[in-house]
Formats: sequence, C-alpha cells, structure tokens
Amino acid sequence: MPTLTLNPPYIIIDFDSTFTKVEGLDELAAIALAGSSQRDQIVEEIRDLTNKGMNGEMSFAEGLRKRIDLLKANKSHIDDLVTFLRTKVSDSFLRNKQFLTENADHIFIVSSGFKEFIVPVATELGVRADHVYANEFRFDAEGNIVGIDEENVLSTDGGKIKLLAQLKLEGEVYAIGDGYTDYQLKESGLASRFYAFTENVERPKVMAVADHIATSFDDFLYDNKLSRSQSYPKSRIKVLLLENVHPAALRAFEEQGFNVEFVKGALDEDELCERIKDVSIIGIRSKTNITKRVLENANRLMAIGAFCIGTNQIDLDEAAKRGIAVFNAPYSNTRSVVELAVGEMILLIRNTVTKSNQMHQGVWDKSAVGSFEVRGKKIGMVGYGSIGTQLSVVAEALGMQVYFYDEVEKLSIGNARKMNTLEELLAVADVVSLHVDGRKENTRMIGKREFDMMKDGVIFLNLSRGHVVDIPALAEAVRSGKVAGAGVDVFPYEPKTNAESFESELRGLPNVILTPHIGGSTEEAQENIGHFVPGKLLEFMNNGSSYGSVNFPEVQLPKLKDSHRLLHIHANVPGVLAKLNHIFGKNNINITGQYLKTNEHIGYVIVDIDKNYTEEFIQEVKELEGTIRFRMLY
Ligand SMILES: NC(=O)c1ccc[n+]([C@@H]2O[C@H](COP(=O)([O-])OP(=O)(O)OC[C@H]3O[C@@H](n4cnc5c(N)ncnc54)[C@H](O)[C@@H]3O)[C@@H](O)[C@H]2O)c1
Ligand SMILES: O=C(O)[C@H](O)COP(=O)(O)O
Repeated sequence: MPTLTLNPPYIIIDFDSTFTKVEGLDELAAIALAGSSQRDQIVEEIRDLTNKGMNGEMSFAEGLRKRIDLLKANKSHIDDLVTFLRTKVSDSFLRNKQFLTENADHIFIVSSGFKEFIVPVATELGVRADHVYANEFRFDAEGNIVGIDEENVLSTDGGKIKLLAQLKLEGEVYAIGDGYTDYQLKESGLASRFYAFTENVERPKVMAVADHIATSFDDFLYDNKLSRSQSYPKSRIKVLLLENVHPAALRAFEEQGFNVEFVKGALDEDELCERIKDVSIIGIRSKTNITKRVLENANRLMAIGAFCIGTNQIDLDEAAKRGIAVFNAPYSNTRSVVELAVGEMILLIRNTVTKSNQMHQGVWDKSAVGSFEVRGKKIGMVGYGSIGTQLSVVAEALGMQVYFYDEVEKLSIGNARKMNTLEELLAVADVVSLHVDGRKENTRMIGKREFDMMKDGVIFLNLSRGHVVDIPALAEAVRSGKVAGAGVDVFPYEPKTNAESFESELRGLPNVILTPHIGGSTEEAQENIGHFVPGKLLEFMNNGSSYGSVNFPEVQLPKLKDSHRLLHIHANVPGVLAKLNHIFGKNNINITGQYLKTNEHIGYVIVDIDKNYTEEFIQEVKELEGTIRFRMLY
C-alpha cells in the first residue's frame, strides 16, 4: 500500500509513559532513594502527584515543584536513570526508529519531564536534540538537584500550550500523549488532532476526549497512512488466550505489540460467542469447544492455536471454509503422556494404589498376591500414533511385549506386533492403553462389549479422550474384577476450572487412579507448547506460512524481501486463480513470487509483488468472486 513519507504532519510526542513506558521523575526518585527506609513512601507520593497532574486533577506547576522537593537526586542518579530509560522505550517507538529518523524535521518531543534524561534517550531513536522541549534541572556545586529552571515555560501551568504557540508550526499538527496536558494542545486549537496513547497506560478521562485512541505508535502511523514497521498495527489485533496457557505465549504476542487478553479457565459456547467477536487469534486447550456457532460469531478470526495435541474440540472443516487456519502442538507433550502411562501401569499392576489407600487407613497388608511385574507382559495399544509409538519404545525397554491396533497402516517400531482388529488386540493384552484421537466416530469405542473381550484382570488405561470410553461400563468392569486396575486421565465431562468439583461413577473404586487431565501437564510440555504454538501463529500472521496447520493448505514461505505479499484465501472452485491472475495482468502488477496450495475446501494463493500498485487493484482482488479472506503483508 503506498504510504506517505513526505510532508507528514508535525507530530508532537509526549515523553513519560508515551515515548517511554515509565514516568522519568518517579523512576529517578526510586533510583535516588534506593536503600532509604522512606523510599516506598516517597516514591508513592511522587507517583500520586504525577497521576493527579496527568489526569488534570491538580495544577501541574504546583505538582512539579512538590515532586522536585521530594526528590533527593543528583547528577549520578540521572546517569543511572538514562541507562534504565533506554531499556524502557515503548516497543512501538523502538520498532519505528526509521520513521522517526527519516521524519526528524517534523517530530518534536514536548514534555513536562527533563531534558537531562529525555535528550540522550530520544536522540538515539532519531529525534533531533533541538526538537526536544522539556524542563531543566538546577544543580548545586555538589551536583545535587536543588530546583528547576523557573524561566522555562514548561514549568508553568499550560506550559505545553505556551511552548507550542512559540513554535509557530504551520500545517497539520498532531499531538500524541497519555496525559490531559497533551489533550490541551488540541483543546487550545494549536494541534488539529489529539491521539490518546494507550500502549503503556490507559487514562479514561484522557481517552474520552481523544480524536483517536492510539494503541501504539504503529496505530498512529497507520491511522495517518504513514510509513511504518507493521503493515497493520498489531496493537489493533486482539489475541484471546484461554485455559491458562504458559506465560511464554503471552510474552510472545506482547513482545510483538499484539493486544492480548488472558483468561485462566475455559469459556462455554455462549460466553465464547460473545467474547470472540473482535478477536483475530484465539489460543485454547482441550476444554474450549470452537463450534460452528462460535465460528459464526468470529468475524475477525484468522487463526486458532490449540495449545495441546488434540484438535477434536474445534470444528476444523468449518474453520477452513471460513479461511481460519488451525495450528496445534503435535509433539510437545507426547513424552509427558507416555511417562504418566508407564508410571500408572506399573503402580496398577502391582496393586499399589489399593495398598497405599489401606496404609492411609492404618492397614498394613504385606502380601504378593495380585502384584505383578510388567516385564514379559503384553501391552496392547489402541492407536499407534505419536504417543502410541513412543510408549511402544519405552514399554519394550521395560521388557514388555508390544501389540498395537491402528486403523491406518503403521510401521511397527522395534518388535511391536500389529494386530488386524481391535478384537484380536483386546484378547491378548494384559494391559490395554488407549491412544486414539478424539474424533466423533471414536465415541464410546470401548464399552461393555469390548471390556468383555479383554482378559480377566486386565489393566486398563485411558489418557486419550474421555468420550472414547463408556464410563458406566468401565465402572462395572472394575467392580466385577474384570478390570484389575484402571488409570483414567480424561473424562466425558471435565470441570471447566479448578473451582468446579469432579463428579464421576469412577470415584471411590478400588485400584483406580484418577487424574484431572494432566497427561500433558508437565512444566516441560507446557513451556514447549507455550513457545511452539505462538511460533506457528506468528509465522502465519507475519509471513503467511501455514506449515503445520491441521486444516489449511500447508505452505512454507520465504521471508518477505523488498516486496509486498498478498494472501488470498478462496473457495476451492474452478477458475478463481485464472481470474486472480487476470487482475494482476490488467493492473500491470509485477509478480516476484507466487505460491498456491489447495485442500478440499479452500485454495490459498500467496503472491509477492512490487510495491507499486493502486487502491483500485486491491479493491478488485477483494471483490473477486469466491474470495473468503484477503490480506496484505509488508
Ligand atoms: N491426557 C492428555 O493430557 C493428553 C495429552 C496429549 C494427547 N492426548 C490425546 O491423545 C491422542 C493421541 O495423541 P497422538 O499424538 O498419539 O495422536 P496421533 O494422531 O499421532 O495418533 C492417533 C492414532 O490413533 C489412530 N486411531 C484413531 N482412531 C482410531 C480407531 N478408532 N481405531 C484405531 N486407531 C485409531 C490414528 O490412526 C492415529 O494413528 C490425542 O489426539 C489427544 O486426544 C491426551
Ligand atoms: O490434547 C492434548 O494435548 C491433551 O489432551 C492435553 O490437553 P490440555 O492442554 O487441555 O491439558
């Protein structure tokens, strides 16, 4: 998209809590008073005065002098402050150093802060030193701050207005800041627009009077069609992370400037239908169901991240038809599930759970009856995918004989023996372990009939999905002794949060280990997932790559270089690509790379083009019949 770099408006930027994430004077107080018993109290007093000034609740000039009186700082503390502030520059200003440098003649910092710490920080990002207007400290012979330059207009009430009037800027003047005094530049008529900057703090009183709420500097640049680091401001893209995904995920999105909302538990369908309306990326685990109805409400949704292996909780086809890519973490918790299965199998076959429970009741029952080794026993795996095969390796290392049944042809690992039917497998196994996925067709695939086919005294494990097993049938099989021990991690209904109680017919049965769906809940697995899934989602958002998606045509794209990338998702019907290419030809667009992949529902075309194109061309592409979604990256 052509963007303006010539003749941008004059941009008046506030420093504290806008250009940087923090308030300089508050931080200076914290540094100067380090080690003092009064530090917290004085810093709090200074913060309070700062906030009152920012919200327009107190005379700025009075507040400033009170703050200076409370400060016990000197020149060396200012050096430390500058070092600290360099690490606290707002991310969106950091990202747009090029714009600040290239447009330095049009950019001013007008601040009630102090030049001594603003100039070194702002000039590093391209701001001209002589375009920084701020207060100045007065020092005594020992370098202690003893006051401020009383002649400086910025030390007076309405100082920013007086200063801007003196600058006599001609043309459009836009002010960006988080405080009421920044808004007053617009109120006075000296600035034509006021942008409330909310990347660091949100002040409702200030937001209420703004022409526009700039969630980041990219947002401001986007609003003014100015050149910027992000084709579309990420601060306008909402990410909703549910089910307490690892904090690494939150960090990954926040670092790139996305607007992230974090929810600890799952949401039910009604809640989700409401919350998803303005969300572009959603992260869930196994408990959140993304149904067709939810997707019908998800007008802006571009990608879904399942922070787990299973994706049966998502209507994958419906998502694809709507151009929404779904990613999961297919291997990050595989090992964790296998280790839990092995641990449970050994404890159950030794009848340890019963013994442990008895011990808690004060019963000492030392006996070998009903306790066995796993060595030499036959383990039968239903489902021989990632978890099944990994368990196969570990079980063999324990000296077990491995049998498996999978409905698709699978390569046997080690000495594992493939069985042609589920029935055959159930008939030979001493331990039956389920590792199928949660597709609908697998609902209650293990019921009374299947338990009856198993050996007497079998050990039964389900760490796959709850609905795969008929729970009353399992409970009966345990009560009758058919199943000598069971480990169950997943249930047809699972509490939504840790606050809800767990109800099941399996509660209280002997030699049954019940766990709250924690097969994949290890610190290692969750951290891996917290990195892996955002990585996939960000690649899709930033680059268009869909490699690893479970419902989308997979393309691994090269990084964008000196081109703009057009991503077009369309219904997989004949002729769309030809029509698309016709639009390119007609508009004389120079194509530097083109990629296409389709699946049964959609086609995904990615075209890298030269930067010279018109709005009309983009409009034509958007309006092409069959288009589901279209976006542009650069
Ligand atoms: N308890 C937990 O915390 C936890 C953790 C991770 C995964 N899981 C569950 O485990 C499942 C399996 O994980 P995976 O990584 O091994 O998946 P996978 O897709 O690699 O393997 C599943 C295998 O099951 C087979 N299968 C499916 N239905 C079958 C049927 N009716 N009969 C025979 N074979 C059938 C498939 O062909 C496939 O080979 C996941 O889908 C998930 O639901 C649970
Ligand atoms: O599919 C999975 O990976 C597991 O069921 C784990 O799900 P969870 O992240 O909701 O614990």
